[in-house]
Amino acid sequence: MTAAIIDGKAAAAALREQIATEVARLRETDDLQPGLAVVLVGEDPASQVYVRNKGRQTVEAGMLSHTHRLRDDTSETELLALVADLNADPTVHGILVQLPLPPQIDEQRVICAIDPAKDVDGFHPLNAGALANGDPGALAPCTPVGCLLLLREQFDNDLAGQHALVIGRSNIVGKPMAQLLLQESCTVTIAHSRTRDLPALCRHADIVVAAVGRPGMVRGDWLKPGAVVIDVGINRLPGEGDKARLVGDVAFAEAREVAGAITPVPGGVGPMTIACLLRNTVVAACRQAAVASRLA
Ligand SMILES: Nc1nc(=O)c2c([nH]1)NC[C@@H]1CN(c3ccc(C(=O)N[C@@H](CCC(=O)O)C(=O)O)cc3)C=[N+]21
Ligand SMILES: [Mg+2]
Repeated sequence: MTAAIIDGKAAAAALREQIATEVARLRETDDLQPGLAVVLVGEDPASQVYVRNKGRQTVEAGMLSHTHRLRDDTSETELLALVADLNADPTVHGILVQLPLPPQIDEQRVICAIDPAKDVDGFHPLNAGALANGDPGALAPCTPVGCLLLLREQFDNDLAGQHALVIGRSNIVGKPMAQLLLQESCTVTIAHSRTRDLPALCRHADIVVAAVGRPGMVRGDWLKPGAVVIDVGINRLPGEGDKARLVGDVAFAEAREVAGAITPVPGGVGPMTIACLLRNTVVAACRQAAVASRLA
């Protein structure tokens, strides 16, 4: 069997189209223009690309984009002061502080300083707790929501009873992914670096979400035939000349011989992450303005 390739780029473009339509309506009928502030500390080249893409797509969707680039040696106090300004700015409905942050800054402290109503990353403990409680008002992290939207499409919106294996237990992807799948009535297993016999666990899974950051770790012979594989990994390997090559956490060529469907890297989960960020921003803006959203 050769797997269907899940086209995240196309799904993201379709979602952004819906978002742009909703933004146009909000601007017209409610005089509300959702605004997203992105904060980048330092010069990491990979982060710069994401920040640029986010900024461009925000504007293309008709939203306001504020980008703040801070020096690599920015102090935690300075960053917290900027977050406080953004919390107080009524034109800013969503705040994203790009992670990782330099070592002099305590990430958790910064995340906790963001107004939970503007926390479009869904990383604030209040939003993480709301998600764990099954509260539909939770702002949920963008990467796992993007994965879930792709999965729903594969399963015609019915994931109930599927055995889902989430590989990785980060607060950013693994844990919220597991919460979302549980909400859909999947039977969820979370695996991590200390899990025993991961290949055997994987062979039982109808759905595999790989989010470990280890290039090609999930092998073709770990998969149950027909499984749906979502590859969250974005690993930069040296490619031809000085160009980096992006690879996922799944050994793609092997996996596509066994899986039923699989996301490519690039062009899978990544574009959906950004589209979901825009969506969270629109939802957050509507709540802040006490206006009904057709997206939420
Ligand atoms: N506070 C915070 N929130 C994040 O959501 C966040 C973050 N920090 N730090 C970095 C990671 C990474 N991330 C990506 C988003 C989109 C692509 C994406 O669009 N990737 C394209 C390829 C882009 C390329 O060519 O580099 C793709 O997979 O097709 C990748 C990575 C969001 N992150
Ligand atoms: Mg992990």
